[in-house]
Amino acid sequence: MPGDKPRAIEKARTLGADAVILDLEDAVAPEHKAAARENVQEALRSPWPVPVLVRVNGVGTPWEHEDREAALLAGVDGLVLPKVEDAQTVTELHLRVPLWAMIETPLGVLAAPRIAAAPGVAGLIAGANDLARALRTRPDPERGPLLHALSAVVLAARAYGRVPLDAVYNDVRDPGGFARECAQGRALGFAGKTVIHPGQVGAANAAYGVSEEDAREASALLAAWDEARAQGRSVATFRGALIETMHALEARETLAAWTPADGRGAP
Ligand SMILES: CC(C)(COP(=O)(O)OP(=O)(O)OC[C@H]1O[C@@H](n2cnc3c(N)ncnc32)[C@H](O)[C@@H]1OP(=O)(O)O)[C@@H](O)C(=O)NCCC(=O)NCCSC(=O)C[C@H](O)C(=O)O
Ligand SMILES: [Mg+2]
Repeated sequence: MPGDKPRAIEKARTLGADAVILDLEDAVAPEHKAAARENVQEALRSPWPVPVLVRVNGVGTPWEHEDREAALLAGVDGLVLPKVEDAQTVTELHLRVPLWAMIETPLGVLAAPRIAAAPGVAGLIAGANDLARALRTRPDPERGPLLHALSAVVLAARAYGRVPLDAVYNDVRDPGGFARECAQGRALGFAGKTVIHPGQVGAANAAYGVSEEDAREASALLAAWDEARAQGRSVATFRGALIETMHALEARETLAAWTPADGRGAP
């Protein structure tokens, strides 16, 4: 949320997001940058239930040094750096907190593998608004013109064990479109969605979390797999489709990530 909206910042403590990003960049007008920086420092002084990151202004802007210094001094959990276009920018910062690099320019997409490989990078965040502008794409609810770039972000992050986060969805009054985009992002391989409004948090959590149904399917697959292994087979079928070791591993990961609502074990 914008650093110059103290009410939204306070609200963010209770919304159920996995992490919070306080923005000093594009959501804050130039004349409010200094006040926003102070708000953010103030907000970081009190404890938060989730990690708090600050999106600082980018390298080469008039605010970059003060933003980074203020956030680091205040004990931020990580920095989000916008419009990252090369790995050198990241390594030269010598940060002592994890860095989340926004990939939102054509050069950023082309350099995504090197950026992801840079030490200290925790994840890559797709920035669809800046990308769409830079690529001169036309609006498309299916994000067709952006798919190549979005997949490049996922590929680079996954290749280096970083977390790929999907871009924001601008229409905060369109829950159906938001849910479809979450499902698409998950199918593309993103690990989560960046959100801009309280109304988007629940749907993002539902889309990226493990449902009771997912957990039940994973348990059933593992039962079929264990039976096949007990018979000395290393391939089996589950509901008519081939399963191998990687499917069993995936099912175990699903169960490990599942939080049963009632505290019971696997279904
Ligand atoms: C998008 C908004 C401008 C909409 O604002 P508004 O119309 O005021 O929303 P509501 O009236 O529905 O607000 C309802 C209540 O919720 C609180 N609220 C609103 N947004 C947030 C938020 N992000 N976090 C916490 N709380 C929020 C309001 O205060 C209302 O509460 P109450 O006063 O009790 O009634 C607005 O949602 C907004 O500013 N969102 C964040 C925008 C932002 O952060 N932008 C930067 C990230 S976008 C990005 O990264 C793009 C990327 O770089 C790219 O290139 O793609
Ligand atoms: Mg942007």
